[in-house]
Amino acid sequence: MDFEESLQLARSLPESLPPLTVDIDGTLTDDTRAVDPRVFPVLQSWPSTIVIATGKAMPYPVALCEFLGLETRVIAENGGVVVPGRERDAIFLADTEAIESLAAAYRERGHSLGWGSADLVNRWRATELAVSRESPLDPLADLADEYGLTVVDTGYAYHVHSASVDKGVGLSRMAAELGRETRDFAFVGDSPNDVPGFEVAGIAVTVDNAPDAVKSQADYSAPGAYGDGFLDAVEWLSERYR
Ligand SMILES: O=C(O)COP(=O)(O)O
Ligand SMILES: [Mg+2]
Repeated sequence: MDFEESLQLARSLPESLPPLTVDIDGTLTDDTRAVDPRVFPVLQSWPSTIVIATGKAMPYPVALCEFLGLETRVIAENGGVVVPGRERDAIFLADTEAIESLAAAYRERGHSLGWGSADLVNRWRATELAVSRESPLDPLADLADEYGLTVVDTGYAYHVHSASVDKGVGLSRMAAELGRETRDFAFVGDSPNDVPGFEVAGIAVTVDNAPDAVKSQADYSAPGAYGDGFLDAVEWLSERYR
């Protein structure tokens, strides 16, 4: 689908489409992690609520919403942070204490988080820690056990967060804040961190770059990978809800 065709798709979205929760990395991006511009008109024309649900820190999805002119509805840090609207307070569903202790202990054991000194990946995180997949997983997993935290490998980074949050928990809180049910939402994603979202959403769709274990949890696996897969997912949802 070229950009012109994505505009056509955006213009032909049925009004009956459900609220949409969509992941960023691997779902709205291409294989270089750049956001695929063909998804822009589709997101901007979506006839219902859009929620961006990501493992990234809050400023990234907030900026995506702002720059696209979407209402700021964001689940960040894999459910640790929920922003139900531009005028609404951010809700923090986990605290930083255990994460900070774990980060310090990981460094004390001689390991780096792997993002260089600026560490723009963690700089604005409030509830979880992201560690480069170039850094060793075993000591991270040991420390997570010790601190009672969960480690998720998204394929882009290791994310360590409270066992009490995930994208499903985030979506439950978001839905409650919006006066909706989680089953009202379609959820499109690509990675293990999306599966808890699939479990509470009404309909779950993966893109072709998703691992088989993730695809097997979805109602539909789009044939295309990355942004192509998201656009396929939108075509499929459009048929289903027309
Ligand atoms: O940054 C990651 O590791 C994953 O981010 P995503 O949840 O938007 O795919
Ligand atoms: Mg992803």
